[in-house]
Amino acid sequence: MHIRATREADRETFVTTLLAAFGQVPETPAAGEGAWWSGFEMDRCLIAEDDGRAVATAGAYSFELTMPGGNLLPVAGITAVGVLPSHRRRGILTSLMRRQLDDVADRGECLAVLLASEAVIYRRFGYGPATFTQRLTVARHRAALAGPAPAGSVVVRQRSECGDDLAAVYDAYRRTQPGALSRPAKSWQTGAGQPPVALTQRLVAFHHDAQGRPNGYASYLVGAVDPVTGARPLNVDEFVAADRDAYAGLFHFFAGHDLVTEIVLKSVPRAGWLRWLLTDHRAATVSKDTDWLWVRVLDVPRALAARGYRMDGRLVLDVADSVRPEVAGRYALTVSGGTAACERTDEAADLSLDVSDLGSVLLGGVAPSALADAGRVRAGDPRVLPLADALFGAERTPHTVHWF
Ligand SMILES: CC(=O)SCCNC(=O)CCNC(=O)[C@H](O)C(C)(C)COP(=O)(O)OP(=O)(O)OC[C@H]1O[C@@H](n2cnc3c(N)ncnc32)[C@H](O)[C@@H]1OP(=O)(O)O
Repeated sequence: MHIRATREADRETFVTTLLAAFGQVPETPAAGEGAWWSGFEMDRCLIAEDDGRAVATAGAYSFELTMPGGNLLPVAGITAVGVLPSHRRRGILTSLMRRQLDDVADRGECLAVLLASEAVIYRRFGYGPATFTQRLTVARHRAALAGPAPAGSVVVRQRSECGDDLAAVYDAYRRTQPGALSRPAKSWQTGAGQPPVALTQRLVAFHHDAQGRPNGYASYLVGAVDPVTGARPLNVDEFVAADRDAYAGLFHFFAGHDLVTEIVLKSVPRAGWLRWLLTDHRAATVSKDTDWLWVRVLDVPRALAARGYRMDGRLVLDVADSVRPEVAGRYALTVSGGTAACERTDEAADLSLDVSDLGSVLLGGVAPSALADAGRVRAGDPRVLPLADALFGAERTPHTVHWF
């Protein structure tokens, strides 16, 4: 088995092999400029070959990740991981992951992030789940808004025709949302920013503030009537809003939509705003709750210093890393006057944790104390845990609406 970097000429082989790992075949010619796979960065992709034939793939996008506090950090967005069913459980993924982490570190990126097809695959490579997402279903006839009527207005557009406008709103939004990723220009060109695979035409409810400036959008389609229950959903696949007027205005618009019985929001933050918009908060039920972005720390001092902290404090972390021993060690994180510094130290550790658990707490979506309760994080003195929770908390629940 041999792993090699890919070139532009490998695009079709890469895509065909990847799809075969998922039991699929390409629907349109792989060479098409408008095809979703034209967005793969072929200089960041790897192919594993067995006897000269491609049997496995792994790729990476170049993203910016919004850290708590608002810093934008260049990260590798790991994608397109697949091993042909004929070649599984003989260590090919393991070899690809190790090689890929080397490549990411060589590029100077201190984090790799991914969306996991299964929860049991990536922790062994040092990734930890860091942002989470919920699907909420709201009974439309119970969807009256609490609080003041939102300012602004909504217009309906065809998603495929307003990619540039959506891109501008998305870009403003993602800069203030911890856990959000930048979206490559290519994805706006090929699918108006929709998830790359299986592009479906959609409508967009586009929100403007009272001054007429665009400040939010929600991409949606009305679904089919359920023949048994008679329910008819309005499915919102992407909800991006800068402030209360935008998200309340968009939600109010959906609540007034005729001929639907429920509004299904595919991806909203846990403990997010929606439930609290409603007079009847029980009208919103969680129909799915899952991890979304996983984070792998490759450089502890840079990763910890790249985020903001809402209070001052000092913690010594003992980080274990069986995949990249050079990452392991004890680090002192000092936040003083709102500025963070992190360096290696010989001091005794306040907290001991695996690098995957450091990935989980980095964006503020998982409390260190929760991992301590589960036995994943060990505290020399349990009284340090409230400080750790407060230090690692974020100004907003981290969330990643982007699919890649
Ligand atoms: C970011 C993304 O792209 S997510 C998409 C991931 N891809 C898919 O889900 C496509 C379908 N699945 C596959 O292609 C393959 O099964 C992969 C990529 C998940 C695993 O590839 P393999 O080459 O079989 O993995 P490899 O042999 O290196 O396994 C390493 C270890 O992980 C375990 N492992 C790998 N995949 C799984 C899994 N799906 N469930 C449970 N354990 C797994 C193996 O048992 C092995 O454990 P061990 O070290 O204790 O022996």
